[in-house]
Amino acid sequence: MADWDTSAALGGHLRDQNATAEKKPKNEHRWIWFVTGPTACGKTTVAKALARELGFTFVEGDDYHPKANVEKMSHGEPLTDSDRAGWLQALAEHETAAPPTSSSSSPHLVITCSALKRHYRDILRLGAKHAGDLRIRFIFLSAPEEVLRQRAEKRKGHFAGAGLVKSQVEVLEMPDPDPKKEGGEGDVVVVDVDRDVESVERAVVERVREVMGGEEGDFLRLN
Ligand SMILES: Nc1ncnc2c1ncn2[C@@H]1O[C@H](COP(=O)(O)OP(=O)(O)O)[C@@H](O)[C@H]1O
Ligand SMILES: O=C(O)[C@H](O)[C@@H](O)[C@H](O)[C@H](O)COP(=O)(O)O
Repeated sequence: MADWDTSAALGGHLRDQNATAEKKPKNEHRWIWFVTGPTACGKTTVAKALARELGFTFVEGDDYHPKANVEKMSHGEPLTDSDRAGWLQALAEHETAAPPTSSSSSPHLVITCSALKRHYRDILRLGAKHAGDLRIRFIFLSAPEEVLRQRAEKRKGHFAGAGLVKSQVEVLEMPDPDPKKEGGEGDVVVVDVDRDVESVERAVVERVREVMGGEEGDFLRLN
């Protein structure tokens, strides 16, 4: 897939729709999808599947935590706002960074980030203001606390254990995706993940294609 040709990720019908627009310049805005939610909800699992399906670059947000944060979380100790500040900043910098020049990596990203509070999501939204034609969207993976605990307990070789679940759920400011409601966050897609992995992955890919198809359609009409 050509790096900047988002339509290639959207499936045949859009390409057909695009046939008359072939002589038009390619859609050059970048897409960044943040896959969010509390520990062990399935962010990494879903983000990898999404990146694979869309041909986007996968970024593991946990890799950007300083050692001190990882150390804290590995003892089940919750992070504070100030612990998270540098980490959120590091993830936000992906938005303004120059797209990769390598033809093997897409400039469009899928990034995992718990983004538990509205304020954190707002920090990530800021990139769109600074980076020109950039589309930032969120997927929030929703599951009951007990499901999170079970998944964290079963997971092997990860610094975050089940001890982190309670504090994450307590601090969570769950996004309401209805833009008509006060405080609604219309750029968030909420997906129920209390079901098998394949069904979650299918639902996420479908919802993302819907959003991108709609926006791409608008873009083509405008151009
Ligand atoms: N829908 C699902 N059903 C059952 N287990 C899941 C599901 N999604 C993820 N898992 C498992 O739960 C654990 C946590 O998933 P992970 O992707 O690491 O979550 P996160 O990145 O949000 O911490 C992993 O062991 C993963 O294989
Ligand atoms: O904001 C935080 O407190 C952390 O980012 C936390 O939310 C995140 O979930 C951990 O990094 C655990 O890693 P997993 O989410 O991959 O379990």
